[in-house]
Amino acid sequence: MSKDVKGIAASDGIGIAPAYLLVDPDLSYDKDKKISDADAEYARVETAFNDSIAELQKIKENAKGRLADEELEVFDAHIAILSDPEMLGQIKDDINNNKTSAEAAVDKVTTNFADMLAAMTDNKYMQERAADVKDVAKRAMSHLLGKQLPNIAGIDKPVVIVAKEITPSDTSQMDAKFVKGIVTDLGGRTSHAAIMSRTLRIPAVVGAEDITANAKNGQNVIVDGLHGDIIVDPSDDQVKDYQAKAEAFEKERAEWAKLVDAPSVSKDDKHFEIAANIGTPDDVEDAMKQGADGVGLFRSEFLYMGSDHLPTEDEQFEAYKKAIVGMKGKPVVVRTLDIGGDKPLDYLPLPDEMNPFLGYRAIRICLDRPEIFKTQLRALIRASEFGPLSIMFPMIGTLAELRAAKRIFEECKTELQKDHRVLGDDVKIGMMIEVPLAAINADKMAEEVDFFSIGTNDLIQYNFAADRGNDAVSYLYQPLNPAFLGLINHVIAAAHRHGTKAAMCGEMAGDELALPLLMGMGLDEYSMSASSILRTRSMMKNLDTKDCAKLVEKAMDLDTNEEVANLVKKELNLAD
Ligand SMILES: C=C(OP(=O)(O)O)C(=O)O
Ligand SMILES: [Mg+2]
Repeated sequence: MSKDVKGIAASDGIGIAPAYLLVDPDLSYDKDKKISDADAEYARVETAFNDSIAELQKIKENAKGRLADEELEVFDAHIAILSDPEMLGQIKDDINNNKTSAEAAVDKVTTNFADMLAAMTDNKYMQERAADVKDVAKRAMSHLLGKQLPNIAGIDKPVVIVAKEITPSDTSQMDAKFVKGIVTDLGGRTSHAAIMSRTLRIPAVVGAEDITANAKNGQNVIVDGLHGDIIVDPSDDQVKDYQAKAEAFEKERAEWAKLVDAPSVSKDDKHFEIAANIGTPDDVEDAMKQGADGVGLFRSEFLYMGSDHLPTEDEQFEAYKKAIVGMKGKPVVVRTLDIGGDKPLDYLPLPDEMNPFLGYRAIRICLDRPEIFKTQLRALIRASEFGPLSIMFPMIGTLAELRAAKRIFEECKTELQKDHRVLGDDVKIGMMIEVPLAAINADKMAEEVDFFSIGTNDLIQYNFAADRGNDAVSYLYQPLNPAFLGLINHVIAAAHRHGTKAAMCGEMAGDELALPLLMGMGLDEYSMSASSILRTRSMMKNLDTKDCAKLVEKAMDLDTNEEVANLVKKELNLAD
């Protein structure tokens, strides 16, 4: 019997494939069992260890080309632990002397090893190896118990990933060729897992509450990332129906693809810019393929999250240069480090906080730790030699913060000029509008920057006081709420009163129901996941800005998000 589950549509497209549960299996065993044949029992350990080594070698082979060398080295470290004679000797002794089962001996000896390493507080490197030993023990135990551990990097057949939640490191190991869909218990449309699945163009439904309890490994799953629907164990008719829908969607995509070199213009010939949000310089290739007019948001924190140390000035310089050169003269906006909240850095411990989203994050860290900020700004200013670059500060709330950030930028520029470095002569400075106070104060803010970029993911989270990653409050993600539209309209109008460009790089910029309203308000630039660019350009050319402006007036007179959504759907002739 098929089972329908509703979640939040997070990444366009339809995927159909067997479920791959990213959930650890039950590795419990009978602790009291005594064995009689110690040699046979130790042979089980040897087989389990050898199978684990073979599995790790296969995973490493599959991950080559997708993971960095240092990430691949982790597999070698795990193989080395599995071949450690000291550890194997202790396991053998335990089985021989105490007649314990292979499971109990492996559990006991590996736990002792891990505890010993974890106790080496004066040697951080050895301490960190404790986690490796635990990981290896889990793999060996799974082989002893005949259970399979999930392993994203080893996937080599079409699957739909079913998980509680997906971390950015999970997505970095995924091969989009095989992952046909992602469904998760947790998360909202603007959680970073959702954003990453759009970047990888994998259909996704998040916030599907108990999907991990509803799907079994290998069961067929349909993921409809357009409507937020999941069907577990569908009937043949349902599979046929969705295969047809998937084909229709692909046809539509092929139509949009014809606009790859077209300008982003409205029906009445008003020009706009549709740009891409990227996380690494490698994403530039896809942005160009999707016809982006530029990069409107380079989330530079992903550079930091993908490294095991604070990236040096030269490492960052190379990354920014690569992005700028790759965009071939089209503008690139790099946002300075935005860590904290749901984006931690292992090697930069941040204080435990009751409310991390309201705490020590983004520009607040950069102003407090100018040495980190300056390294990034110097790299950026140096990279500006290679093409049009804009620098944008995240999470600015007050004029004092903005001025402090700009002062540090000027200091870096002066220092580099003194060193006679070749620099670009026109680096533009902008700020994100994602803190409510900055939006309210947009007139004064606009006087001090070249552009705004409205970060609706956080601006909605902070205005509605609703955690963006918590599906229990995801009903408060209301970009079309008339009160919120009023705030957006105010920010855009304030920018234009001061000759400042108004951009948007939150998910609302790629929302098809928001598009006519934002065009009606005169938003200049729409920055979104590369996968949404061509659909947006195609819609844009059928919209007249004068009609859009009238639509904004009508929307502002309404009371709820839903009423506005219905109004826009009617205007666009979209079905409910
Ligand atoms: C674009 C935004 O930034 P991020 O999603 O990276 O927080 C935003 O808050 O809208
Ligand atoms: Mg943000």
